[in-house]
Amino acid sequence: MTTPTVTKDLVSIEDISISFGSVRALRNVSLTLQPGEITALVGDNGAGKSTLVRCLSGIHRPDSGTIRFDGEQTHFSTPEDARNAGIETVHQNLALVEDLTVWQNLFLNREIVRGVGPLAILDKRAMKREAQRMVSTLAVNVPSVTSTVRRLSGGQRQAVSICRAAGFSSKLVIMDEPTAALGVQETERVEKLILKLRDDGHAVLLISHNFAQVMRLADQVWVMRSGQCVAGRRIVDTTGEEIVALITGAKAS
Ligand SMILES: Nc1ncnc2c1ncn2[C@@H]1O[C@H](COP(=O)(O)OP(=O)(O)OP(=O)(O)O)[C@@H](O)[C@H]1O
Repeated sequence: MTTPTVTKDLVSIEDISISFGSVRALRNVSLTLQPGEITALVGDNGAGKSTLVRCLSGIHRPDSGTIRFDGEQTHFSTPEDARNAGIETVHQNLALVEDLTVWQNLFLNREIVRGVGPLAILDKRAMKREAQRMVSTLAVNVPSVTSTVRRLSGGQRQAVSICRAAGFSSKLVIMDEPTAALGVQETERVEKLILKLRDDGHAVLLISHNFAQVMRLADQVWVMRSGQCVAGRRIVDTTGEEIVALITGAKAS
């Protein structure tokens, strides 16, 4: 297996395996992710991509192997553990609440409260102000932080989800097919946002079946096949054709 040249690893997954009954979903998977880089994770349906992401985001605990995050060996027991460490996941269903506003969605389960005498009350003004700052920092194209999510387009919703994942001191943002449901222009906008996250120093893990997108955005790519990580490449050293051949097994790593 060819290993991409690495600088400093934010994530180092070593030899992890996990089975569900008789299905070996991951077999001795090792890979690394770097800050300030977009890493694509590709593979056919059932290759193990989602399972790997679930191990990284605290949903599954591997049967064996280790995950080091930001220099420390980690054992995330819950998604909250992973989140507290700085790992955010933008799921395909986006997990936004339609009837809440942009700022309310950005602060869902992370509300800012202030004390008034013995009471703790929601500090709406602080949350709106901070939401505005988050949206402006990433140049997210929404009409206003007080717009309800129901009124937003698919691309704007995706942008709000990415904005939420990028805030709150996250270091790694995992995205599962972020543009699968979007048209050409909205895809372009969301891709710009992903590049901005990278330029701001986040590590981005991008699951995508869109090879053109992988070639456009990613700095490195890891290829999964049948529960194994069969190859890693710097994007400048590979082609879309080679990646397809690695995915199907037409080319050995
Ligand atoms: N909770 C589970 N219980 C049983 N089997 C599972 C479970 N999760 C995943 N698997 C199996 O593990 C293997 C890897 O699945 P996984 O969803 O990780 O693949 P994937 O690469 O994400 O596929 P896709 O691109 O279709 O989402 C598959 O054989 C799948 O059926």
